[in-house]
Formats: sequence, C-alpha cells, structure tokens
Amino acid sequence: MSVEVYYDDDADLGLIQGRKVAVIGYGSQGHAHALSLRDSGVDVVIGLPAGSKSRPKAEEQGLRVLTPAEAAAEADVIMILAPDTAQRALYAESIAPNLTPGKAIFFGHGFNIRYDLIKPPADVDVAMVAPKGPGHLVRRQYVDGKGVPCLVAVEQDASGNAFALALSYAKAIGGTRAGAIRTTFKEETETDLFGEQAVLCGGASALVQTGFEVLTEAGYAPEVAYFECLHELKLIVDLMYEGGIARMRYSISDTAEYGDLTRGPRVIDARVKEEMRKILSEIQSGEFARELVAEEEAGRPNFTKWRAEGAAHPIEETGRKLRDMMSWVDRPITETA
Ligand SMILES: NC(=O)C1=CN([C@@H]2O[C@H](COP(=O)(O)OP(=O)(O)OC[C@H]3O[C@@H](n4cnc5c(N)ncnc54)[C@H](OP(=O)(O)O)[C@@H]3O)[C@@H](O)[C@H]2O)C=CC1
Ligand SMILES: CC[C@](O)(C(C)=O)C(=O)O
Ligand SMILES: [Mg+2]
Ligand SMILES: [Mg+2]
Repeated sequence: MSVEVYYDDDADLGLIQGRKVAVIGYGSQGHAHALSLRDSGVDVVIGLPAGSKSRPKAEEQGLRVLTPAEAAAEADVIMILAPDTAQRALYAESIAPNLTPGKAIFFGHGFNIRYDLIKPPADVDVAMVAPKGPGHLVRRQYVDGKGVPCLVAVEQDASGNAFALALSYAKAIGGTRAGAIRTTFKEETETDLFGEQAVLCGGASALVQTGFEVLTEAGYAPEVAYFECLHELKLIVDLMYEGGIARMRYSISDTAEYGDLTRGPRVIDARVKEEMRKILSEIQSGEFARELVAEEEAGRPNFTKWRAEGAAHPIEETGRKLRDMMSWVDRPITETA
C-alpha cells in the first residue's frame, strides 16, 4: 500500500499565515512549533496555565503568553501540545468554551481524539500535524533549513479546507521540506503507541537494562557492560538509520554478523512476537488508553514508583560517570528551548 507524500510545493504557506494560531503547551513539541511558526511569519500566541514553569521560557523567546482559555479565544487555529493525559480536562475547561464555529483544533498526536476523550463540535476542523521526531530535533532541523517528516491527518473537515490548512501548518514548521505523509488519527495513534511501547522506548530500554544486568550479575565490570549494552547501541542504530539493517551488517565484523543472525532471533523469539501482538491488541481495543487515564486520575501512583525505580537502576550511575569522560556528549537536548 503506497502513502501520499506532500512537499513544500504542495502546501500554501499563506493559509496559516492568514490565521492566528494558539499553541497550547510549550514543551518539547510546543516550543518547536511556536518558534518555527513565528519564524515562518505566522501570528502565534502561547497558551499556558498561570503557574506553568514553561511561561518564562516562552516569554524569553519573545512570545506572547496568555492562559489557554485566552489564547484559544483569540485564535483561529488552536494546536494542543500539552501532555496527552492533561488534554481532556484542558479541553473541557479552556478550549471547548472558545471553540466557536469555523475555528480549527489541531493535535500533535491523535490519542485524545482516537479514544473519544475529546469530542469537538461538528462545526470546527479537526486535524493533526505530528512530526515523527522529538520536538528539539524538529526545531533544530527547521533552523538548519531542513525539516523532520511529519504525519498529517484530518478527522473532521467542517470547512472543506482542513487538509490544505494542516499542510500549510506542516510547511510552517519545516515538515513539508522533508515530506508530510497523509494518514488517519487511528493509524497515527495506534502505530505511535505501539512503536514507543514495543520497540523504541519500552523494548529498547528493557533490552539494554536486561543485557547490562546479565553481564554485571556474571561479574563483568559495569563500565564495560555499559559500553556494550548502551553506549554502542547509538553507533549501531546510526548505521541502521543511515542504510537499514543491511548497511549495519555490512559495517560490523563477520563475527558480530554471525552472532546477530544466529542469536538475535533467540532473544526476540516467537514468545516476544506474541507479546508484541498482545500489546498491539491492548492499544487497538482501548485497554491501554483506559489504563493510562485511570493511572492519571489516581494521581500516578504506579507511574511515579516505576519512574523512580528506573532512575535508580545501576546502569544510570555507571552512565553518569562514563559520560563525564566523553567530551563530545555535551550538547544538552534542551538547548533550543
Ligand atoms: N515529545 C515529542 O517529541 C513528541 C510529542 N508528541 C505529542 O505532542 C504533545 C505534547 O507532548 P510534549 O511536547 O512531549 O509535551 P511536554 O511534556 O514536553 O510539554 C508539555 C507542555 O504543556 C504544558 N502544560 C502542562 N499542563 C498543561 C495544561 N493543563 N494546559 C496547558 N499547558 C499545559 C507544560 O507546561 P509546564 O512546563 O508547566 O509543565 C509544557 O509546556 C503530546 O500530544 C505528544 O504525544 C508527538 C510527537 C513527538
Ligand atoms: C517515541 C516517543 C514519541 O512517540 C515520539 C518522540 O515520537 C513520544 O510520544 O514522545
Ligand atoms: Mg512518536
Ligand atoms: Mg508518542
């Protein structure tokens, strides 16, 4: 199945330049969208609660900051870039009363629409512009004259022009420089959750921690285990990123490649694949979303405990010491904020 990809020449920047955009939230994605929209000639206002710690950052960058309700009231296009778990209450309290007919509500991830946590009225456009990369990279690429590919979707086309407007927004943040792929809220949400849970974040973190534990419990030095299980992962992933798994295998030794081909499938075996399918079905059925919402409503008791346990894992202390020896690992991820 082929996808539709749109580039700069397919998008009319004038559409978004003719609207006032409220960016609600000024974190990883919010700062990247807001600064790049502004640099693309768009009239932007930031919506943040009164006590938000992001307020000084946005103000230092010369942006006008209002409350979410005030920003939504002023704007024609309201981009929601607050945490997914905060969006339902934010929408009910501050956005819905100001989402008047003819406006557009945009998202950076489809979670709250896909799981019916937010139900906009029928007379507004509902669309998504979701960069496929962390916000700080989105901003850095824009500044460098490049862009991060993004997904664009329309859930509700009240104006008849929602896709063109979303594409225009994607152009303003650099997305169509690299390519904007048309998708649906359902596809973006389900694949994004699956990717971060099974492979990118959950799968990779568990693989690294487990490998480190096996080596250190067998008596090997934590420093050596860190290099083998975490540090070198970036070097290997960079090769995959540049030329696929085949390119990575071309670069490594025959010894490593033979071990990869024979041992990899023993680590990620049929049981792991079955578990991945189960994780996907929990995403598709809404079970994961219900669990996340319940955890949030209960005040994050498990989330907080598991986050602290992860931060206390011995690999973190070893990593801190070793990274001090690496002068090139010194570019803070927040530097564009
Ligand atoms: N991180 C990423 O790179 C990606 C994120 N996305 C999506 O983008 C969206 C934003 O995620 P992300 O950028 O990671 O979020 P962050 O956690 O980095 O930032 C959230 C921002 O929202 C503010 N905020 C918190 N609560 C509220 C509220 N009630 N009303 C208004 N603002 C609030 C925070 O302020 P304070 O500083 O006060 O907490 C902060 O400025 C999510 O939908 C996410 O799934 C999509 C692709 C990649
Ligand atoms: C991989 C994590 C992510 O989906 C992302 C940066 O794309 C997220 O939700 O942060
Ligand atoms: Mg993602
Ligand atoms: Mg995600």
